[in-house]
Amino acid sequence: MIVTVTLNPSVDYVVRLSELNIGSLNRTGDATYFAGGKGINVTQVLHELHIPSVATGFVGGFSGEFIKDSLTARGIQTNFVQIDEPTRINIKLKTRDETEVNAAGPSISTENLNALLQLVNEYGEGDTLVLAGSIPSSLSSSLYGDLTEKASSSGMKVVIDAEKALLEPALTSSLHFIKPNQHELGEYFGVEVKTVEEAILYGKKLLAYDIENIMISMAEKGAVLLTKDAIYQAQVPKGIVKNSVGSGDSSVAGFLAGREKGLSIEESFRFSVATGSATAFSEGLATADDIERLVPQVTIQSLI
Ligand SMILES: Nc1ncnc2c1ncn2[C@@H]1O[C@H](COP(=O)(O)OP(=O)(O)O)[C@@H](O)[C@H]1O
Ligand SMILES: O=P(O)(O)OC[C@H]1O[C@](O)(COP(=O)(O)O)[C@@H](O)[C@@H]1O
Repeated sequence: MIVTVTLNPSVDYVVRLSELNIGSLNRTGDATYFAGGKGINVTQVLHELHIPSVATGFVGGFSGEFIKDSLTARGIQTNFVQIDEPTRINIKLKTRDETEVNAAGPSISTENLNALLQLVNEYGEGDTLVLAGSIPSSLSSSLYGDLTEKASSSGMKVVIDAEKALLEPALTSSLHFIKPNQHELGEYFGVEVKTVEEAILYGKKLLAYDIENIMISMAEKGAVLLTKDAIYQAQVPKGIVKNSVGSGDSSVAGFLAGREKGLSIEESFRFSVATGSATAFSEGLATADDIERLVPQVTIQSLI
């Protein structure tokens, strides 16, 4: 079972407007709500691909109800800890550019946290734990480190998709997969990563830790996958980007789905890139048909 943990889920409010005038009244075109948050998106895409997954984390209030309802209506397995404050709403403004305003999120009590830890403790050998997204400020920023240590000592594979401050405490344990984008990789080393060559250079430095698969996504510039034995570079398919929110999460789901389906590392990487792009080219998250259509359009080059 793939267990995704979203400590800070969100309702993503995607608003389209021709231009944003700061300090004036703006009226929107289309506006849509999506159940979001990184782990929740991973579970949604895995469900679309018929890979068993359960979404856990904290949800509360009317926005939490929206998330639970929209997942359960589609038959997606959830096991959330109910909290008192409402789940956050993240604003995604689509003008010519994509501007995101991600809220800090609700406060989480010690009781809530213990309930979540207990729930995660029910999994072990053969299961995969996905820790993805921000951690609400009322919880320790070293929480992914603690969860990773416990999970990997109980035989679980651990996947992390989070910024440097949250990933770093987990680097003392072994990790199955991480997927920083080029900006997050740069942030890790206090540099700007602009080219594939730079992504490889800094990706190799992360291989010094016990990480099996490191994928660096670079949006339209492609992606790189590094393991102890191989480096692959992918070119993304061409298409019109409709809404790239969730495309990174879809890449994570795509890689895990590839491995669950028994694909090689290289083919799982191809599937991952196709899944990320299928989401970028859709209003919501990728569909299985769109992913399959894009797989042959992803070119992979082996660099060693
Ligand atoms: N403009 C684009 N064209 C094609 N694919 C894209 C585009 N933007 C994102 N993607 C797909 O989504 C994946 C993740 O996007 P990226 O922006 O790098 O990650 P994140 O969403 O985590 O910041 C990419 O590897 C690619 O497959
Ligand atoms: O927890 P964070 O870092 O604030 O990110 C949450 C946001 O990221 C998303 O999961 C999308 O992430 P990606 O675009 O990186 O795939 C949104 O659904 C959500 O609003």
